[in-house]
Amino acid sequence: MAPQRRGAPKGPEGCGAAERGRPNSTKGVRAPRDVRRKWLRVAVLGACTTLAGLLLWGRLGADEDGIAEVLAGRSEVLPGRFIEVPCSEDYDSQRRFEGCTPRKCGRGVSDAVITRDEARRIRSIAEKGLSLGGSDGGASILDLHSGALSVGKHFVNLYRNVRQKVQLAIAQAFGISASSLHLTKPTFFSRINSTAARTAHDEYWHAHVDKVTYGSFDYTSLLYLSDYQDDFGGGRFVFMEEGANRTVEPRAGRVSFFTSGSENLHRVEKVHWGTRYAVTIAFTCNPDHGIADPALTPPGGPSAQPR
Ligand SMILES: O=C(O)CCC(=O)C(=O)O
Ligand SMILES: [Fe+2]
Repeated sequence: MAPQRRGAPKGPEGCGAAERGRPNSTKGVRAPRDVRRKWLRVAVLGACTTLAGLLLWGRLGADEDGIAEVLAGRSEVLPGRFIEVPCSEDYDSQRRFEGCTPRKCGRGVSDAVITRDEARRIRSIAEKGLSLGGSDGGASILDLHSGALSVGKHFVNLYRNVRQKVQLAIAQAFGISASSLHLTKPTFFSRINSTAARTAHDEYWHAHVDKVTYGSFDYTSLLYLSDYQDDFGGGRFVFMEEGANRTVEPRAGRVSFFTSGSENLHRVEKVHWGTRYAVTIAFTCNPDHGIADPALTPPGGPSAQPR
């Protein structure tokens, strides 16, 4: 027989209150009442476990600040999602290029611009390039500017097709002409893991505005090359807004793009495990800040244009 309990039951803290303060049973009815108590305990414990589970589940959906709405989930395959937000005043203090400098601001995510195969190919370039070096801390970059690579008498471009498709997607979403956009620097691969930061360059998680950080950016795009929760944990992208942050969960081939002003303040959550690859490709409206593909002019010969 189960020992008679004298004091308050030893259920989980805060969840045993329902059982407290009940008078002790008499000998004759002890057995059925004990059974009832046992079932009550099981029910209360079950309810507490469910509640704790729900709280934990809610927490995992939240970002490190505790409040987040998922703009693009890892298991969704998005044909395109766009949210317009009012433009900040950041564009007023710079030279305006009509038909390009943002008048419509916002952010978009699409899984239909770049295929997972293309992402795999770009990722292998990133892996090869970054294997030649790498930071002692958790964040490494490889900046390839235009992406041109000499092959024989010509150039090939490591990611021109990808860049052109992203450029088109941005132009369509913001209602501007693709030809008004110029690739700008830095355009770089990033590799992030959970190694502790060694220098300020490893501290990728700070909230920032790309226009402030990089100067020439008008439109930022990110092409993700690995999968959140399969390849790495943590590392979600967070648009920071008063009251409700919005997260983008990386997925290989997913393109996230947004106007680069302070209407799109953002940060990346710390990566807790695994390795996260991405490439940042940005565009400017100012041709003076654009990166042209290199053109080689051999002495006396016609120019060797990139293929
Ligand atoms: O990798 C990301 O998701 C974001 C990177 C970023 O914010 C940046 O390159 O400015
Ligand atoms: Fe950024």
